[in-house]
Amino acid sequence: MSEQGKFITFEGIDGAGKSTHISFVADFLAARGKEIVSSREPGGTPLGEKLRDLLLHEKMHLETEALLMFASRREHMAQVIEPNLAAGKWVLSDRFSDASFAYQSGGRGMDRAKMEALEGWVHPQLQPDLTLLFDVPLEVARERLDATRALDKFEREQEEFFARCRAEYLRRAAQFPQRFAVIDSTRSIAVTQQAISEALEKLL
Ligand SMILES: Nc1ncnc2c1ncn2[C@@H]1O[C@H](COP(=O)(O)OP(=O)(O)OP(=O)(O)O)[C@@H](O)[C@H]1O
Ligand SMILES: Cc1cn([C@H]2C[C@H](O)[C@@H](COP(=O)(O)O)O2)c(=O)[nH]c1=O
Repeated sequence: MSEQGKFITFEGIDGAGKSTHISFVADFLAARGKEIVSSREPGGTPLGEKLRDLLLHEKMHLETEALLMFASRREHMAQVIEPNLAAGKWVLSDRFSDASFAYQSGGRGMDRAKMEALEGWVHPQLQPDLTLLFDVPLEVARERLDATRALDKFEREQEEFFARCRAEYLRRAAQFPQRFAVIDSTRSIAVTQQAISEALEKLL
């Protein structure tokens, strides 16, 4: 039987730069002989991508939003995360449950105990082996976002919303220091990637 693969998640407020670094991580690990599967949340499966479209564009109650995020996650776990980890592959996910804590609890104010209940229901055993949290001040994230494309429902939120999301991410990082690496993403892409490499080396 092959050894279980590792699960790496990428987190940060919109525009922090996390998506930029996923292919770097995939190449870094592939060069060290790992088989890589890259995916994202919400999404990552045909059903999850339909839910993503709703989540990023429709207004809804904050608990509906949280439940749909976890519905997408449940499908993603069943179809992508668990089978690939079991087959020894390394799974890279652009966001996972820390994003629900940051956005639905931190940003929108959903009761954290309800979020913990959802997490405990949907993945009582599974946690990422490594969570790379790309951290930047709000104005840097906003500038990077504005430079890219049309903004979705979350990206159009106000500065105070993202301040709460960022604070919740940092709270989670402090709560689970063994799996979080907080990456100062204000620096150049090359310097940021050096910090990412150091976090990855610890997993190998
Ligand atoms: N360290 C960096 N220095 C300068 N620009 C960067 C850096 N990292 C990313 N960028 C640029 O910022 C923009 C946003 O990056 P990216 O799409 O990776 O952010 P993101 O956090 O994944 O956003 P989203 O969550 O909305 O997808 C891109 O144009 C990217 O090239
Ligand atoms: C998983 C997850 C995501 N979100 C939000 C965060 C982002 O604004 C979008 C996803 O877009 P990305 O640019 O591809 O990262 O969804 C959320 O609010 N809650 C979640 O659990």
